[in-house]
Amino acid sequence: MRLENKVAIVTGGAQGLGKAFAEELLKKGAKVCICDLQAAEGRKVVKDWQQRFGRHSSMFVPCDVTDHDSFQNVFRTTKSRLGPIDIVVNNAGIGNEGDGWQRTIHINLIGVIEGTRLAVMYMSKEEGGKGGVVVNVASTAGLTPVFNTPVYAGSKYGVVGYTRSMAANPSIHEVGIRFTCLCPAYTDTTMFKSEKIDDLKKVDSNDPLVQMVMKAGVNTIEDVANGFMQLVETDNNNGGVMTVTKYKGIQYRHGKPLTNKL
Ligand SMILES: NC(=O)C1=CN([C@@H]2O[C@H](COP(=O)(O)OP(=O)(O)OC[C@H]3O[C@@H](n4cnc5c(N)ncnc54)[C@H](O)[C@@H]3O)[C@@H](O)[C@H]2O)C=CC1
Ligand SMILES: CC/C=C\C[C@H](O)/C=C/C=C\C=C\C=C\C(=O)[C@@H](O)C/C=C\CCC(=O)O
Repeated sequence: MRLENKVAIVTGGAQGLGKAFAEELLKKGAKVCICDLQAAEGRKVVKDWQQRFGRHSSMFVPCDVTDHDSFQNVFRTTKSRLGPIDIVVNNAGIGNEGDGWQRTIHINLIGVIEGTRLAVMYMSKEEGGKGGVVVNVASTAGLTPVFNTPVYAGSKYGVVGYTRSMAANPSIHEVGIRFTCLCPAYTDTTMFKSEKIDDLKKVDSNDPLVQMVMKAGVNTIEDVANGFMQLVETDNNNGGVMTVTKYKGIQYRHGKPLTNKL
């Protein structure tokens, strides 16, 4: 997919991976709407992009992906201000396992399903759209068991299964949308830092969590953004599940993607 003048929505785009994905799309000439719970941060980021990439390059819409009306408003506003939508990146996510663990499922899984359904509504050729690509951000925790975050891992296994099932639609050529899944291992963002692995390492380097993180390695944001751009720009990867790990780099899992070029 050529990205010049394409229109993208990135959820959870005020910081971390979502911000980096949006910025890579802008560098290639796409127009981007980021949405996020963090309105002040989101507006600040977009102000900077408008200075660097042009006044009409980007926009921010406040949104909670668990709130249908607020999420639908993002699609409606993006279409009216930037044009028909080509790319949807369902990236917003949290890692909470404690009280309120249900919110992890709401944001990480139901929010992704909601965003994918809205993408189909706005982008499907069957609905008068132009087709395009959906990138659902899961994690390697959606492919391998993670003992300390079972709810998070469950939500991410759900994202992988849901995305692959959407991609397996026998009428995918009529829909014209590629459904893809990005599965990074640990990545150096606020979410990962909140795990305080370095502190734990100082206390007990044999701690099973420390061991798991050391085995998986820690990606830079740039490592993951490189994988993301490959996933978006490659046309024949419907159903593709891409892992990005520090030691093995960018790889497709689950064998070959499900469908050739749409
Ligand atoms: N950092 C890591 O180690 C990894 C992260 N991931 C996934 O990547 C995605 C992005 O994570 P990071 O950038 O690391 O996290 P982050 O915490 O830096 O950024 C997440 C963003 O999502 C926003 N957000 C959270 N709940 C929201 C909601 N209900 N509605 C709208 N926006 C909401 C936050 O305000 C924040 O701006 C997540 O889905 C995460 O699970 C996957 C693998 C590894
Ligand atoms: C909870 C907040 C912290 C971080 C978020 C992040 O998404 C969590 C990741 C959790 C576990 C990551 C484990 C990573 C494991 C590896 O990278 C490799 O050992 C295995 C990689 C892929 C396994 C799937 C496969 O075999 O194809």
